[in-house]
Amino acid sequence: MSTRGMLIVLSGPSGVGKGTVRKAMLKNSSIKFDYSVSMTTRQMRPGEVDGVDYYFRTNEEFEEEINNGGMLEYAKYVDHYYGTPLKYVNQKLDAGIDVLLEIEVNGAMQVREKMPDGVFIFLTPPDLTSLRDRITHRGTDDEKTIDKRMVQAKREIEMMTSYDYAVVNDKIPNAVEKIEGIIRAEHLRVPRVIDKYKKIIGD
Ligand SMILES: Nc1nc2c(ncn2[C@@H]2O[C@H](COP(=O)(O)OP(=O)(O)O)[C@@H](O)[C@H]2O)c(=O)[nH]1
Ligand SMILES: Nc1ncnc2c1ncn2[C@@H]1O[C@H](COP(=O)(O)OP(=O)(O)O)[C@@H](O)[C@H]1O
Repeated sequence: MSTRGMLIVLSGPSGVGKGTVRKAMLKNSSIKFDYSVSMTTRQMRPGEVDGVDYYFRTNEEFEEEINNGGMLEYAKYVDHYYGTPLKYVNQKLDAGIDVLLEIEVNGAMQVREKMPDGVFIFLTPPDLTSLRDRITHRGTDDEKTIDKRMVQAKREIEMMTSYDYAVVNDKIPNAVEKIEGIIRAEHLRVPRVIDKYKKIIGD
């Protein structure tokens, strides 16, 4: 029997670089995990693909999923629903595969309640000016949306105290190295490895 996979929750304000860091980590073969594609009601951005970046759904479809008990967590963020489909996460964890969620803070706190042995990592910007610059340069949001995301960013950074780890995304390779270090160390925590030693020490 394989041990259950580890749930890794990555949060941080919009534009801090969560997606960029996650994609850089997926390219690095030394750390293996699957990414849980979220469901959202926000509009698809140019270049995004349904089922790859998000499952893009209507409000009605999203609410139906909630009512059917299909979401591990969900939250409203800047006027839209975002949530994690439960089935995928459970299937992967049961198969012994680590799963990474890239979700905002309210959703992360719901996951903390349901899966307290998850690893909760908060990615922070070096400062708010560089955060705004990153969102602006990404070119996916108009000024009004950027303003809303900046207000939300300050609230999110306040919530950092509810996380296990804080990682500054100054340079992408630095952030990747730190997160990989956290994942490696978390795999060695005694409660995660104890089953392997039961033969020696008994139950
Ligand atoms: N609670 C929750 N938040 C999510 C989920 N998926 C994405 N988010 C968060 O929703 C926020 C907005 O996401 P998005 O519109 O893609 O903007 P971006 O993060 O700036 O690219 C970000 O903080 C995401 O991390 C989810 O499944 N659940
Ligand atoms: N360490 C970094 N330094 C400078 N720019 C970055 C860094 N990390 C990400 N970016 C850029 O910031 C923008 C937002 O990154 P993204 O991964 O979309 O953020 P998030 O997923 O957190 O919203 C992108 O244009 C990305 O290329």
